Amino acid sequence: MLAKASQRPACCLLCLNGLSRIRPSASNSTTIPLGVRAMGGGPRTQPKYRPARLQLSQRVAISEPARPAKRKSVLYPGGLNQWEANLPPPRRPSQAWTQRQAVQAEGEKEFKTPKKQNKRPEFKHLRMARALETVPKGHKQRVRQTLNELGGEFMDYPLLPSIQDALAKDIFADLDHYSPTPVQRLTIPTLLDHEVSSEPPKEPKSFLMAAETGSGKTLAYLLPLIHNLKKEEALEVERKVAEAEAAKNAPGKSQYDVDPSEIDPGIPRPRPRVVILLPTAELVSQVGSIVKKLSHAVKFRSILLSRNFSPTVIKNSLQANPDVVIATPHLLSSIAQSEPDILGGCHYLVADEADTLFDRSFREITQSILVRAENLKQLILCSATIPKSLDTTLRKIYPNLIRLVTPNIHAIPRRVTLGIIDVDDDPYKGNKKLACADVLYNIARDPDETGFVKKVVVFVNSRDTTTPLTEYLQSKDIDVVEFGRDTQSRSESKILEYFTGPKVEAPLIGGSGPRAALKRMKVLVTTDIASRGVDTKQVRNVLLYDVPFSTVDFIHRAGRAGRMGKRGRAFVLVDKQTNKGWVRDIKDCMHMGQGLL
Ligand SMILES: Nc1ncnc2c1ncn2[C@@H]1O[C@H](COP(=O)(O)OP(=O)(O)OP(=O)(O)O)[C@@H](O)[C@H]1O
Repeated sequence: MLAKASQRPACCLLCLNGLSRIRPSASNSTTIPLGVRAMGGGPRTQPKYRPARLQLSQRVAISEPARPAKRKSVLYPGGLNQWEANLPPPRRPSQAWTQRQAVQAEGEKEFKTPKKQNKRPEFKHLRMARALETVPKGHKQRVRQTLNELGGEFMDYPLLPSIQDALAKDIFADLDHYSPTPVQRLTIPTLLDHEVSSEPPKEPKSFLMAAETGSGKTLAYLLPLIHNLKKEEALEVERKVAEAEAAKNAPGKSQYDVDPSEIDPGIPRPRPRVVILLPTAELVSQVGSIVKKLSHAVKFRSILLSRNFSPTVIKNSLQANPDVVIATPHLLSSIAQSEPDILGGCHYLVADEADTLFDRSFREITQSILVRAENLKQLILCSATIPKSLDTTLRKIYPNLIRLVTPNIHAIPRRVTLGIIDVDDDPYKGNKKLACADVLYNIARDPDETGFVKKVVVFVNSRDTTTPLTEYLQSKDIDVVEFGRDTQSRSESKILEYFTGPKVEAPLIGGSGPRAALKRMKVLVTTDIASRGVDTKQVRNVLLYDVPFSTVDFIHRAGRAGRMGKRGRAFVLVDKQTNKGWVRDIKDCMHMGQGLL
């Protein structure tokens, strides 16, 4: 098996090229095992057989047992799901703990634990959908202090005796005791404070009066306005009499030269002096009724201009030379186009529900009226909310605006409780109408308001919903009426008066079952039209069938209950499309007595 190295055949490229001609010397010639020689090894001094190191496993022929199949995620079958916990790294010891350790190490016996900070809700959802202007804390504190210092009775204000009479005999005839509310305490002295003169100032004084819903804003602006109107009238008569006297005593003139109309207090003056703008005909009627009550004791003429009156009635009332005009902006603006003088004598102008009158749908028409009122002395903007958009607009138009804002602005009072009903839960399973009917059943069976008809207002977002919802509730034996912008006839507009009117005694019906209870309840299904300014003083329950679009709408709708210190309840139906966090934030805010954002 052994062969001489010199006799070996060409085994590689080097041998073929003759490079391996260097032959080993005879002394070096050795024999190497054939297998090793073939591996290209050169001549070895100690030829040795090396067995191959690679060894096959004993179990080479035995197949591996099958691995268990990997669990597949239901959500991500492709394996995208994360199976690792990815826990955060262990927390560092708190600062307080480190301090305590340090102090203990120093041997100190007493150590005061730092006070834990109260964790307040962050109102994350409310902040994200912020719609209202924030009133600074400093302003609120200052106003609180001022309110504490101001007089606490209407008698403390220098109002005309006839106005004080009207308050006692006509406005608060049904109350044993009455005193001004915070907004009235804040506004009445400020608006009375201005110097009454017959000459219009160079620039009118503008005020923004803002306070929570149902806090008596209407009287807060009406009382000083009527006082100023009567004061102005008296001053003018005084001036005319003095002028007539002077003319009579002038040298070379006899008393017969004086024009009698100059000393007649009833002479035609430029009218009206006071204009009150309101966004809807219903509000015109509501404010008009208070003004009429005042005019019984304080003699002045007032007229109402709205779509509820025929053109003939409006024409006749304008010819009566009114002192006070209460109107919707569209109607007044169209009258002003044919009679430009109607606003020439206006000294006091109120834009009630200013957030509506300065929103996109009304702003142009409101401003056209303001431009025509050239001799204005006071402009009063009144609102229950200050949306961000209103604040921006007012800052631009009226940089010198005097703000009379109460500290509780934007807060729904704590005496109003909010119930959240999830329509997707059992037993409704997404049936919103059924949930609405069920809430109404429960209100009817509640032992509250015994002996009186329970008045409930249901708010929907769209007027298309009112009729189907009304029909559904009627099919469930609930006494329902609907009221919307399409409600035209006079009898239908009386509907609202039922809900703004006094308490009504319940009919005497035997039995205590649900059907008898339903007969003692009256429900109004309406849109946003009945949410602003409407004084539903005797309504204790409000149901928000649709979640309002913004906190502004929420405040106005929930504000129909719990007015003027009364208790109330608001219910809101939520479903899977609702931002439930936002509604929960509102509930927390209400619970804490904080203003909404
Ligand atoms: N000082 C008072 N004492 C008792 N009741 C009052 C007082 N002032 C006003 N009211 C009554 O409170 C009710 C609500 O008043 P008003 O409609 O003026 O509220 P508001 O602040 O204008 O509400 P909204 O913001 O909804 O328009 C009215 O019925 C009114 O007669």
